[in-house]
Amino acid sequence: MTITIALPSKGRMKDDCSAVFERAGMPIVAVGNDRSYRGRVESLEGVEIAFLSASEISREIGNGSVDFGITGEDLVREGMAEADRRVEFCARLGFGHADVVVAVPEIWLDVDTMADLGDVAADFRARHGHRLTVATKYWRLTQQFFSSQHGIQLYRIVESLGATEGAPAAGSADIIVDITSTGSTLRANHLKILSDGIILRSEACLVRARKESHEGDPMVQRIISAVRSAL
Ligand SMILES: Nc1ncnc2c1ncn2[C@@H]1O[C@H](COP(=O)(O)OP(=O)(O)OP(=O)(O)O)[C@@H](O)[C@H]1O
Ligand SMILES: O=P(O)(O)OC[C@H]1O[C@H](OP(=O)(O)OP(=O)(O)O)[C@H](O)[C@@H]1O
Repeated sequence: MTITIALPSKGRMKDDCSAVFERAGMPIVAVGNDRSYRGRVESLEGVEIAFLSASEISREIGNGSVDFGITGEDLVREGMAEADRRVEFCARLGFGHADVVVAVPEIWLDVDTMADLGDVAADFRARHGHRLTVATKYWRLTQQFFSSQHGIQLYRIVESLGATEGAPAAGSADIIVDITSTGSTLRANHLKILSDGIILRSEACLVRARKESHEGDPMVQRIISAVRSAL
């Protein structure tokens, strides 16, 4: 059976991914020319590489059309319900670090925790004429964290596809949920992370789609071990 591994075709994780495979003794060569979206591992028969974007990789692992992928944990957990049942996080790779966080305007001096935010949300409409509004592209993670983990129900999500940190100043949302790595974008937009507002500490992971066909397939175990040995 051919095993397909999806790797980033572009973006911030691309070069680190090739380096991991190189160190793992599985150097990747493009099939065709440099712009090809297919590749193979020089030393392994029966392994195919598909070059996709980070978010496509999480989708393709979710629907089982690839066997393995390297992408951010945030994209996998945002992209599917019950991620741990459907995929295995085989290795954390030590790059692509980003935290998914809840951030509020710095001038909300009395709001430092999710409990404080719950209090604010409770009478937000009475005070401001609308429900507390959260700008994010992380719908699923926000709902799980606010509703299931912190019992906050009175809020509304507005989808943000870019420049999320600008939403409070622009008046399109009150607070945000977004990723941060150095924190400089949050600071530039006068936002602060709540002390217990880290939803997920994400990094690039080797992720396997849980498939029956993998059971007892030595190639599956060989790929996992090789990547782990390169860390
Ligand atoms: N500073 C950062 N900003 C954005 N993403 C980051 C950052 N640091 C690490 N990441 C991680 O990188 C991944 C996204 O990678 P990238 O931005 O390269 O994807 P992409 O190629 O833009 O994908 P797509 O085009 O499908 O959105 C996410 O898992 C994210 O957590
Ligand atoms: O904490 P920081 O180091 O400031 O990084 C966080 C910012 O970086 C990303 O945006 P980026 O400009 O990379 O573009 P993207 O949203 O298209 O990924 C992300 O969406 C944040 O806005």
